[in-house]
Amino acid sequence: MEPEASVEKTQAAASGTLKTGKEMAVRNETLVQTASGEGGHVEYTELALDCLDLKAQEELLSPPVSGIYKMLFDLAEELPLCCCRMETPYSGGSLSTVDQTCMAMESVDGMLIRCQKRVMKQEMMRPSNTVHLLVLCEDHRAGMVKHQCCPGCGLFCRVGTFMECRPYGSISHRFHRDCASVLKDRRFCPHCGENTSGAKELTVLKADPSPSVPRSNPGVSVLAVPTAATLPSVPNVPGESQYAAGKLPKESLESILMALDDENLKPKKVKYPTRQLYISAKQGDLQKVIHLLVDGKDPNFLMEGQNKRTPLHAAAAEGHQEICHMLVQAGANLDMFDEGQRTPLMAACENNHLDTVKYLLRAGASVNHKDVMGFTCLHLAAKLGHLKHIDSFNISDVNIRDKEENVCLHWAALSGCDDVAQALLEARCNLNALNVHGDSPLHVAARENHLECVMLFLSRGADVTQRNREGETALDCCIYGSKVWTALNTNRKLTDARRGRECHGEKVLSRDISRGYEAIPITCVNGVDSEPCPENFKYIPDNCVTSPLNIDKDITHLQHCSCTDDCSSSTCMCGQLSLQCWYDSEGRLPLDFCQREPPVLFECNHACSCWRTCRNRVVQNGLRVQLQLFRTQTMGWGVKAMQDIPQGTFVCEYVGEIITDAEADKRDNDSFLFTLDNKVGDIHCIDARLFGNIGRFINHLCEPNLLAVRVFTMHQDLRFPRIALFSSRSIKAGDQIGFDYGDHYWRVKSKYLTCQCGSVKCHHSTANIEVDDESQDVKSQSLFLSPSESISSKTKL
Ligand SMILES: C[S@@+](CC[C@H](N)C(=O)[O-])C[C@H]1O[C@@H](n2cnc3c(N)ncnc32)[C@H](O)[C@@H]1O
Repeated sequence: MEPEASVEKTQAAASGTLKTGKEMAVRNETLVQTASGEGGHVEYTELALDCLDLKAQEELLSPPVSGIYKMLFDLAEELPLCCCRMETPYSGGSLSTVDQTCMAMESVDGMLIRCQKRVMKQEMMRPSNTVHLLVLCEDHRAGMVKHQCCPGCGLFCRVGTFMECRPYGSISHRFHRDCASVLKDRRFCPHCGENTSGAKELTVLKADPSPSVPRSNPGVSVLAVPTAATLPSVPNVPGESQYAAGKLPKESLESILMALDDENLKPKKVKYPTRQLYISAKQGDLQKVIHLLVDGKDPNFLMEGQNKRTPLHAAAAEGHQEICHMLVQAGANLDMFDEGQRTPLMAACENNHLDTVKYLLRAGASVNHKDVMGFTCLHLAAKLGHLKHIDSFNISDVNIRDKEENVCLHWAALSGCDDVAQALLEARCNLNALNVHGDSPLHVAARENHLECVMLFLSRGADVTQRNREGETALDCCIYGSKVWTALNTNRKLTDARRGRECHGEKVLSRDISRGYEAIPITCVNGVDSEPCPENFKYIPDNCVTSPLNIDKDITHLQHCSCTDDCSSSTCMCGQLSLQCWYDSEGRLPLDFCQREPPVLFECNHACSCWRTCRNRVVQNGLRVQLQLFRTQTMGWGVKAMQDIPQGTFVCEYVGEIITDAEADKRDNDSFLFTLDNKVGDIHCIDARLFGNIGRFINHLCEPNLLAVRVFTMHQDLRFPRIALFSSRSIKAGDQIGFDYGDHYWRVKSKYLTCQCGSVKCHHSTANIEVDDESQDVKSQSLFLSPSESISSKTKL
């Protein structure tokens, strides 16, 4: 009849009760069917009594065999018994979508509920011939095999009140009281024919969460029959079961053992390929997995066509923790990589199988492996919003980076899981971590319009002014006018106000370091240390000389324009001579101005016929933007904008003492030298060390916002251009201004200095310095090449 019944024969025989005889009859039916190969014709073969154990022999032989025993025997012969373990092939062609759902019905509190889970196998089952055949999901197939379906009505007995007959100890048969088989006024279990007097009424309040139990499939090839001793043992975790979150069902193991032990159920010997282990692990067929493992199949087999995943990957991905356990016990490597370098733990994590995740962790799976993308389990859980997984990881390195330098918080921000993000922050994940794009988690959350995450990050002090590689703040990344925008904008304003208040903590050291020489005063503040306002130089608004240089200032040598219309057209063409005006009506360079190789600018001069107010005069008009000299944390003094500055605006000039190259060679301090590499004669430099303007305080930035351009105004001696600094992109009030001192400068200086610009794109910090042979040569040749180098190489005359 069924494996457990056959296993139970010894007990039955020993007890010498009715079922012993019945079991014998059924067993012989099976044997005869198998031998003849004919399913329809049923023969019964009597077994010799001496095949029973002694107690059974005694009981059956001892008088009176007639009387009550005989009567029971007769009754039992007529009783219909269950066919819970039989399968009938589905004959209706391929299943329709509706038919692909489980047809099992549960009766819960008087209501009928259909299962509707997806079916895996098309074979049909039923508990008796009096009810309809059903296509069942794996769970209900298992329930059917375990006699949980009532043969009288065909409803499953898992919830509510029903009878349970346990004739053989651990095996129970369930049926409804009214569905018991009745024969000659006696009531019997419709599964086994046992008298119902031994059955108990049982009430189950909640659905039985019995896990998927593999069916006992008489068609399975059993190549070796393991015994209990050969089955993997369940290791104990101190104080807790190995399956703390989802217990390995003892009952299912028992039934597997019974099936495996049953000689008569051993099917034809079929040699399965090793890949069957992967397939069975994926399908959750525990019994077959055990068979295959016992048969010697390699648990670390790599499945071709499936990313070279192992059976453990497959079981973990489907959340079959019992199978995971069997595989691990059979020697499966917990940390095996598939082709994408993913481990079984990652597979379980990605598919949200918390119990399996917990099992694998307890079994010793490593939580810190990275896949090809640099993802760890933590990244996956954060990305998918699996908070409980994150708890279970007992987070070790919460700031671990993936290939794009994302920390888990970036992924939580992307998925918008604020609870995950909060857990990560509690575990000290870095809120201000920047990925390769310079994006902070706040940038990501803002871009994805995840308000809860944005609010969380802001409440934890995320820097709303942080710019990414595109120069965008989180505010620039979000949808204008959205709630996220409002939150960020409000925060930005509050931050500005707070910084304004904090500025009061700064000491104003000078209200104008130019002593009134500039049209706009330049304040000097220090909020960092006790350094006083720099006084070791003389502030001058224009270049000066300390020894004669014979600059050609002959007015007749000047190119000039002859127009009298204030040069209002963008290109001023006058008579034979022309001066191209690059400035727009706002006096700015156009957005398409070539920043790689900036052209030399010739402004109108006193030889032109135009008015002093003409448009082609910007640099000669001097400082027009509000700047401040301030003490930086790491670069000494620096200069910041005190107003927003649009791109292309003239910001200030690099002013100093014009000296010869030879003179520059003699000077000790090369920190303020700017080479006028003009290719038209002797090289000269601007040294702002002793005489200079605000330009001498401008630091190097690897993400510069200034561009140096050579400009001629009141003379056109090509050896002595003025160095004008224009904004190369828009600058916000409060931003430090800076230009690129150039690779050559850093090759020379890297021995003494590392860049402190603090940019994510910094090329010259300790980690990014590449000292090559060429730079060593350069160092030995020159020690005073300074900011000039980058400018001169970009602006060759
Ligand atoms: C033209 S000065 C700039 C003003 C200077 N910070 C000061 O305090 O006077 C150039 C000097 O500033 C420092 N400096 C400029 N930019 C820097 C950077 N990005 N990193 C480190 N130091 C820098 C170096 O000492 C360099 O020699």
